[in-house]
Amino acid sequence: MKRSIERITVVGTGSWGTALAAMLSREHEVTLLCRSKEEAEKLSTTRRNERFLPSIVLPEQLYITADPEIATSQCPLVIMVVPSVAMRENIRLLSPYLSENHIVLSAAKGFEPCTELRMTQVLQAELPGIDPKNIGALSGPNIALEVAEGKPTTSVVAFPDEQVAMRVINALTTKTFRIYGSRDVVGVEIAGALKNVIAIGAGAIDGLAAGNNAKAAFVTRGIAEISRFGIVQGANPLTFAGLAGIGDLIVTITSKYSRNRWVGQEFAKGRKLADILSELHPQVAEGVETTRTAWKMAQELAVDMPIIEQTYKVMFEGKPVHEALIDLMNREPKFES
Ligand SMILES: NC(=O)C1=CN([C@@H]2O[C@H](COP(=O)(O)OP(=O)(O)OC[C@H]3O[C@@H](n4cnc5c(N)ncnc54)[C@H](O)[C@@H]3O)[C@@H](O)[C@H]2O)C=CC1
Ligand SMILES: O=C(CO)COP(=O)(O)O
Repeated sequence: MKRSIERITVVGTGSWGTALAAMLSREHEVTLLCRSKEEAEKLSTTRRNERFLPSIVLPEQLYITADPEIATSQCPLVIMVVPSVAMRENIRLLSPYLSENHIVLSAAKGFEPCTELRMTQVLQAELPGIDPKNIGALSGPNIALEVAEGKPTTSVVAFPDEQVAMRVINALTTKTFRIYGSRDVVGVEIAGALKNVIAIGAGAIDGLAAGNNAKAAFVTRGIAEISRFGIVQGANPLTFAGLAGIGDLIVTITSKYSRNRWVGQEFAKGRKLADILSELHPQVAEGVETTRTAWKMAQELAVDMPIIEQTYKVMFEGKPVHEALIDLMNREPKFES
């Protein structure tokens, strides 16, 4: 029987890393790893992350450092909470300090743009000394601010090995954070990445005031596309009906805090991508890059993904949102499945 995990390291000080570290540290021993000494000093002294989560006080017991060796030496569980595009550079910085006993969990929702790899695949490639059964993903309906405020939240932890998943579930569970296990790493990661694209489209539907019928249809057909995309890559179809799939879609298409949904709303006003992203900066909307990657992968895998295609055309080819909606409505009649 493996020992329980007594310390957790959270890597990344955007809104999700800060929220997870703050919430977990109320019941567990947690270290938050910052990118620079200056940032670590600022967060330690002010006990706030003014840039990404200004309303939350960081608990006194949360240990904050910029030293990767200190952050990982006594912490068997490392949670990587950085944008997907930065996952590889971040794990490269940490890899000299990680041993075969470490468990590494990705909390990012996206693909690596140039390689089309999922985050656990990036981690495996950069951590050859760690058994792949100790590399997993966390995903679910998890708006950072609500998590940090201690509002009731559920999530999914996926590892190839059930025992590892159970150890991580026990390490991360709190009174307000209930976690379910999964062995479907592929499905959980694909669900988390692709739901952001659907949320952008749903935001555009909100922006057009096209109605709730349209939004319900978009989301339901969106999950059908995500399922097709996942199944050809070996995912369990049931994962897409669970918290990491439909659960995360529901929160992302309804929350006023979702950055992806906001991006879609702004497209409906006729704004350009560069303009929208510069207003969002320094925050990220992962769905933008995921749209590009998913549309490329859909063609390579020969998966029918009309919603992803139209979202791509709006985002990267300047197609007006209302025209994309008309084209979706006027496709050939077909059976639902
Ligand atoms: N914010 C949320 O509610 C949730 C976010 N996620 C996922 O978590 C990942 C991180 O997103 P957020 O924390 O929301 O980002 P964010 O949009 O709050 O912040 C992104 C910024 O974090 C900064 N950053 C801080 N530490 C960094 C590091 N070590 N490496 C690179 N950049 C660093 C960069 O300036 C970057 O622009 C994304 O994949 C996102 O989809 C997942 C669940 C919930
Ligand atoms: O992943 C999220 C909720 O589960 C956060 O969504 P946004 O990145 O759109 O804010």
